Amino acid sequence: MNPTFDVYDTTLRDGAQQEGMNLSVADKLAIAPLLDELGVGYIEGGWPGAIPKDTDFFARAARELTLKNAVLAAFGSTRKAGVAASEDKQVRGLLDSQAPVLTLVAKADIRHVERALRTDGPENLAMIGDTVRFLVAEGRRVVLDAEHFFDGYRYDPAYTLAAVETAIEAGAEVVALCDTNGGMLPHWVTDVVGELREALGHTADSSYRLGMHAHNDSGCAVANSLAAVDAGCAHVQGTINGYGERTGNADLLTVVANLEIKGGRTLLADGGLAEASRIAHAVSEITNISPYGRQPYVGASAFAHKGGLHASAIKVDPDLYQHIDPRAVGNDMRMLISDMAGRASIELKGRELGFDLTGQGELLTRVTTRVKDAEANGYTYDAADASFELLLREEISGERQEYFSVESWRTIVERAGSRGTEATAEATVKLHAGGERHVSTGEGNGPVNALDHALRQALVRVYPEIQEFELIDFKVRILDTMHGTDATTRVLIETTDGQRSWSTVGVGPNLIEASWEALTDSAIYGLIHAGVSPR
Ligand SMILES: CC(=O)SCCNC(=O)CCNC(=O)[C@H](O)C(C)(C)COP(=O)(O)OP(=O)(O)OC[C@H]1O[C@@H](n2cnc3c(N)ncnc32)[C@H](O)[C@@H]1OP(=O)(O)O
Ligand SMILES: CC(=O)C(=O)O
Repeated sequence: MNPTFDVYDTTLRDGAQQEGMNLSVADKLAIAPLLDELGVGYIEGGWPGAIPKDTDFFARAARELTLKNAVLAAFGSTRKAGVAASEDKQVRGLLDSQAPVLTLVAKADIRHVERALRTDGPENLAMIGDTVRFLVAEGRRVVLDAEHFFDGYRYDPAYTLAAVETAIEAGAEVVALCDTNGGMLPHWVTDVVGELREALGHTADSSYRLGMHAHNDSGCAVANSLAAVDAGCAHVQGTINGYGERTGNADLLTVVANLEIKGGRTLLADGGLAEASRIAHAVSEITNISPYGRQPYVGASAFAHKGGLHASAIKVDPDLYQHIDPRAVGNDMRMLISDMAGRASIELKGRELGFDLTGQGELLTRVTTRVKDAEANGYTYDAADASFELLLREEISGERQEYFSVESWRTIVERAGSRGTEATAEATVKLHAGGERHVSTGEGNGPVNALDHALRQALVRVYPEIQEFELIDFKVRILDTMHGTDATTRVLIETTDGQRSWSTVGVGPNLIEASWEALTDSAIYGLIHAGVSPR
């Protein structure tokens, strides 16, 4: 952690203002240690006194959390107009939270003072000064979030400057300049922060820090945060995965990765940046919001290469097509196999899967051609790594590993009775494995589900490992809508053994045939990776 620069996380407060996000106290108590592990300096936990869950969070955090790197910050607002700070219920709620840092949102735009607060400029300045002074006198460290700072400054710089000066004179250690509506552009931020610093006489040695709190409505939250830091701010606020009200807040991991890797600063404690990908995904698990694959630095696709020309250069040096070494943020480079692959892509993918294909030009050409042909017929390997691995293994060894041979399968969908009763499905699979013929029947709520059950039952006596496999996702896409019900169907399924998951693809003239291919690929891939040989 850098003592002269604050990394301030507001995932649990402003992040929680995201549409659809609903964090329980337990969720917040689970996320806070991850943020601490990441090495941020501040964790803003919520608004105690206003939101009952947040009051509970601070009470439980005081008892249950031991933070190594971060301090907790409680968020609230300045006192109400016409009420003494010491008498303001909401301000007392902040003190009661026991948080060492209290962050006050204050109006900095005169239009908001007059129209939203419905008071006048001098009273709002008094609200800021009184509240900061009161809390500082109570022994708390105070951060002031100057709400609508940038819009306010562009409208009436003198008033906005007065709001910031009042907070500093009253003892705020940080004044965070908020782009509350998220509409700023980086060069506006640069200009405004520069002018403000000049007006305040602010230097790197000043007793207070200026900070940045950016929203992403113009798509510039990260860029605006970097511009603010470049212009002299030494405190940056943001959220994990860019969660937040409307289009979100500045993605703190992107901001910090840029400042550390490109800016040569060390901001997170304990080399936390190398844990960024893991922590971003762990937070997604808790928020129950699927990770965004194309998220800079930490997204699953952030270092995934599809173009064959990229792969051929990466084979020489990964830096030729990557802006950083993915390990710096705990991410990995991946090769994606598709009809855009060339031989270099196959060679690198092979290496990723543990096969050294160096110098095997003929094999690489064969696999490349097979992939391109299959993709032209509807297969998609960049979403089905496991099916690609089976194809590659088959080309390397010259044959497909025969865990079982299928004699036949069939499915029946039946609805007994009148409308409103549920249809049920039944499947029968006949196959040979372990030197015997197996016939089994499975039932399910649909034909694919029934087929999956029947296949497992047919195999389980010979391959008990299959009991651990579970189908966790199933996606169907009709590839040629011009043909209506004659169209080609592509099925992607994801299976897990509880430790890892893998994806397979099947293509066929109908849903059931495509699903059967994806299901059998999945079983074979799972058995290979369970270390089982064909019996
Ligand atoms: C930019 C941001 O993201 S700031 C954070 C936003 N987050 C939230 O609002 C989440 C938590 N909020 C809440 O639980 C509620 O909105 C509360 C408890 C804060 C307020 O609820 P209520 O007491 O019912 O008031 P209501 O929502 O009707 O109006 C807000 C009041 O706060 C006042 N207010 C708004 N900003 C400030 C401020 N910076 N300082 C002091 N008072 C303020 C308004 O003038 C209004 O006062 P009034 O009740 O005298 O008219
Ligand atoms: C304080 C805050 O969240 C904002 O101004 O956006």
